Amino acid sequence: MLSFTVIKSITKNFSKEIGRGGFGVVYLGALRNGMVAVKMLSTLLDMEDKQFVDEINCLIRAKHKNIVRLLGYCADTQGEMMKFNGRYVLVDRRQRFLCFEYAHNGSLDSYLEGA
Ligand SMILES: Nc1ncnc2c1ncn2[C@@H]1O[C@H](COP(=O)(O)OP(=O)(O)OP(=O)(O)O)[C@@H](O)[C@H]1O
Repeated sequence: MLSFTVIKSITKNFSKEIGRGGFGVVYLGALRNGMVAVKMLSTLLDMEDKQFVDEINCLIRAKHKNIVRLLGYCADTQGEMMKFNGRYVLVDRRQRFLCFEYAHNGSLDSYLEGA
């Protein structure tokens, strides 16, 4: 499990977006030995903890040359003050990330479109 601080550091504070999908935004991350793709799952998903854990268990077991490897994940909850009905309230901000090996050959979409 990776900490939110590590996720922020490897993505240089989410400075380079590389794509968007149905589940969130994907950012470029840099490790000492290469690049990674960090998927920030949308907070609008309302995903249960169990669903997230099931997803990780499934991805961890998927070991195939045609499937990008899951390298790590992060589940982080931070307290944040927000204004609600004119008063500040403390809300939990849950953030979840999946960290994958970087696929250098681009998106399959572009190959299919070109076909
Ligand atoms: N491992 C990766 N390496 C390089 N680029 C990636 C990687 N994962 C995602 N991307 C980029 O981010 C984009 C969005 O990816 P994402 O997996 O979120 O969505 P998707 O493939 O459209 O499918 P879905 O949202 O349905 O899972 C991709 O089209 C690709 O450009």
